[in-house]
Amino acid sequence: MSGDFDTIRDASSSDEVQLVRLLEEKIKSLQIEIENLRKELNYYKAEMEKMLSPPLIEAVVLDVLPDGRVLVRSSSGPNLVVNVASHIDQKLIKPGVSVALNQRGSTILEVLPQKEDPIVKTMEIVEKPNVTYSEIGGLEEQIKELREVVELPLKKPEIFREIGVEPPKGVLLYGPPGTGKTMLAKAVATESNAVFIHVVASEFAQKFVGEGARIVRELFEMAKRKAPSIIFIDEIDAIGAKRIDIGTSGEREIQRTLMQLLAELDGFNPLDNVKIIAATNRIDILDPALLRPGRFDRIIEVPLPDFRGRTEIFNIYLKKMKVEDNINLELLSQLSEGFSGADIKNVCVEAAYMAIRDGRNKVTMKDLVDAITKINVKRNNMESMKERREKYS
Ligand SMILES: Nc1ncnc2c1ncn2[C@@H]1O[C@H](COP(=O)(O)OP(=O)(O)OP(=O)(O)O)[C@@H](O)[C@H]1O
Repeated sequence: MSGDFDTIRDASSSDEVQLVRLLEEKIKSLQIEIENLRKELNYYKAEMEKMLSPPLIEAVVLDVLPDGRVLVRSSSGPNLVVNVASHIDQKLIKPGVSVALNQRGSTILEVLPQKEDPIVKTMEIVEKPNVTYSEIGGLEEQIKELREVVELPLKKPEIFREIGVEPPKGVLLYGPPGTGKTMLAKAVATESNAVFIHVVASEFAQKFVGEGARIVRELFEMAKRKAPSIIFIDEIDAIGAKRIDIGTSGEREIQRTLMQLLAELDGFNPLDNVKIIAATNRIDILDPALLRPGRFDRIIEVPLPDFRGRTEIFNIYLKKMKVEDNINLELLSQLSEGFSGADIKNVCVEAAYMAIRDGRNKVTMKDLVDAITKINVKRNNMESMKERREKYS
């Protein structure tokens, strides 16, 4: 009998152990569930907070002012002068950076992950250009004219005010590729202590569909802020060609960009310290509206260098290189008829490579003559490629 009791007791104690185990497991699974519910609760709380928090305003930094405040262009429209919240690292606030403003639009609360702003991407801004007139060969007349119509009004506008004439607002440089148009514009900026803002018109017409007119507007705003400044619009024909048919949306976009450019040109004072220089290889296709008085009303040809010009350009580049004594600049100039300044520079670089390949540290006349032949072959190949493309397009 006592054996039966023992069995019962043993059985009940083993049930108890089992029960305790079961309860422990239940507690554990409930704890996990509580933890999961807590996480879920936090998630919904955070979502609620996000939904209830006021929206921030996106803006792009345009400039940091000397007093530490920041000029931004807000996505809602106007340019604003705002403060920076103290938790933000001031070093991150630079022109072109996207930021979030508080709802009142008065303070930068966040620096946003960077996306590229077309306005910043399309421009090269050189605060202190360093090309001098002495580095340009064979363009004395062009330099003289640019000094009169761009440098002098930027440096001494009072002369023009006193005498009562208005200098041209815009200057158009035209001529074949590689003849020094960009160099000239940069040199005028250097010598006028002006900021050089370089834009390539074909880029903002093609890449930023729907943004061309905005970019032109902001280009002029930036130039005014950075004044004295020179805006250099390269390949102006990309937006300024006369159009017979403006049927497609791409054509309409280009037309809008051109209209904005004309409006900006018309809207500013010739004695403001902003000047515009444009360049083209195709003056023949430009819309005459661009060349009207008060717009690009000074037209300067930048042709291929003549014999004297080529001699000067060879001299400019060879002066900086180690060359043998018997270099005949006149002969080099004769042999390179039809070459642009860029071609001549290429000849000098190619000749230097020939010497390096030969293990010499001086460039010889033979290197230069051989380099002229090589560049000539390249030029002819390019020409025939261009002709073929034109024939079959
Ligand atoms: N007259 C020149 N004197 C000295 N260097 C020159 C001259 N012309 C061109 N070069 C050289 O060729 C390079 C290209 O010239 P640049 O870009 O100024 O030509 P461009 O006329 O603006 O050409 P593109 O029409 O193709 O834009 C210059 O950086 C310079 O090294």
